[in-house]
This record gives sequence, C-alpha cells and structure tokens, in this order.
Amino acid sequence: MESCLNGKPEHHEPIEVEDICRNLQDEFAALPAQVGPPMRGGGGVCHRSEFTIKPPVFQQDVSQSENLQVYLRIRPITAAEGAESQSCVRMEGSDTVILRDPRSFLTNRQGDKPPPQTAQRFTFTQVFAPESSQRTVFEGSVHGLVRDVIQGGNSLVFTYGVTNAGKTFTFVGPEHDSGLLPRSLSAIFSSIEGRLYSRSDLKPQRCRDYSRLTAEQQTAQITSKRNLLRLFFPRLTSQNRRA
Ligand SMILES: Nc1ncnc2c1ncn2[C@@H]1O[C@H](COP(=O)(O)OP(=O)(O)OP(=O)(O)O)[C@@H](O)[C@H]1O
Repeated sequence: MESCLNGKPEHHEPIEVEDICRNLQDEFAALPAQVGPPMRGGGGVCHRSEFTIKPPVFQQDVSQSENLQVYLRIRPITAAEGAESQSCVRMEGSDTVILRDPRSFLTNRQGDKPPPQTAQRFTFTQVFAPESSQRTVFEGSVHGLVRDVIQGGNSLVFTYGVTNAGKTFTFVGPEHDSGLLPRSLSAIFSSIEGRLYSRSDLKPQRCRDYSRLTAEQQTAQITSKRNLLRLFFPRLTSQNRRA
C-alpha cells in the first residue's frame, strides 16, 4: 500500500490480463463457506428455486443522511453478452443486488456438473434496474445535489465501473436521451434564468471575489475579448461585422 501511495507500485513479475481474470474468479469462490438462509428465486431470473447466500463482503449501508451516497445502475444486457448473463444479477428490493457466480453458467455450457450455487449480496443507497430511464436515474440520484449546489452547497459526483459498464451513457448520454451532466447543467442554468447580470462592469477574481471595473477597464476588457474571438473564429467575427 505504501509503495502505491508514494508512487508507482513495484512489479517484480509481468502481470498478464489472463492472470488477473483467473484470480478474480478464485476470489469469488474463496469466500468463507458459511451458508446463509435459503432464498426463493423470484422474478423468473434465477434458474434454480433455491441457492445459498454467502455473507456480504461489501455491505455499504449508506443512509440518505450520510455524506457519501453510492448508487448502482444496472445496464441492459446486450445481445452479444447473451440472455443467460442476466441471471448473474438480481435486484432484491430497491437497494440490494444479488450476484451469482458466473462460472456456473460457463460450466453448464461445457456440459459439466454445475458447482453449488453461490451468491454475494451488495447494498447501495439505491439500485436502478436496467429499464430505468435517464430521467429516473437523474431524479433519484443527482437532482437533490444540484438543488443544494444552487443554494451554495458543494457536491462531487463521479461514475465508477469497469469498461463498457455504462458510465458515459449515464453521465453524458446520447443527444436524444441526455445523462446526468447535461441534466444538471440544464437545471442550474434554468435556475438563474432572468437573474443574469447583463452589464460587463464586474470581473471575477479568484474563486468568490470580484472587482468593479472603471469605464476604461471595461473598454479594455471588451477589446481584448473581441481580439481573442477574432483570433480563434475569424470567419464568424467577420460575418458578424458584415451583419
Ligand atoms: N442504461 C443503458 N441503456 C442502454 N444502453 C446502455 C446503457 N448503459 C450503457 N449502454 C450502452 O452500453 C455500451 C457501453 O456504455 P458506455 O460507453 O457508457 O460504457 P463506459 O463505462 O463509459 O465504458 P468505457 O469505460 O470503456 O468508456 C454503449 O453502447 C452504451 O450505449
């Protein structure tokens, strides 16, 4: 840990991607073999009617009143991933998911006897199902934070997940179905509509401070901004001059 914090971790042997994959699978199976209460498979997602649940390894029990809120969005399974992948993830209420060991599906494909069904339970502030719309995710997660920011609060929002998990889709989204960032900006700009200061005699300084400009300083500012625009967008500014 120390070497990670102080700089690049030292690797004595080359790490191969295949090794990492194998290790992760072993980790899944190497949990303490404590058997939890049997659970009825509901919603038609689980193939078996019962399976054992191992004790949670990551129980992030985050209440709304805490500063840190962790949301999980499950994206729809793609055709390439196959419908059977859907069976790996099952929602239990609005804040919990059950993950099943994917090896059981792989072994089934090869015709071997499937290993005992094992699962892990993860709890979040809220879990969004694959069919959740961008609007539902925004209103259920970030909307309240944006309101706080408009009132002067501070918030940090980030997405975290493996490649192809849906981070960009959730954060930015396609043009016709915008994600968290455009929705947040739209809420912020709507909130200041009609309250914009239209004169150009204030100049922001550092973070929160500002200075009032004299008439000469305003002229100098306007000239320097026009020059910059001409430099970067010569065609646009010459069209404006003609109009
Ligand atoms: N909720 C969703 N509904 C429909 N399609 C989705 C959803 N989430 C992700 N996708 C699709 O899944 C694919 C991967 O999503 P995305 O590019 O957002 O992943 P990512 O986590 O940003 O990946 P990377 O880290 O590699 O950039 C994209 O084709 C995206 O359109």
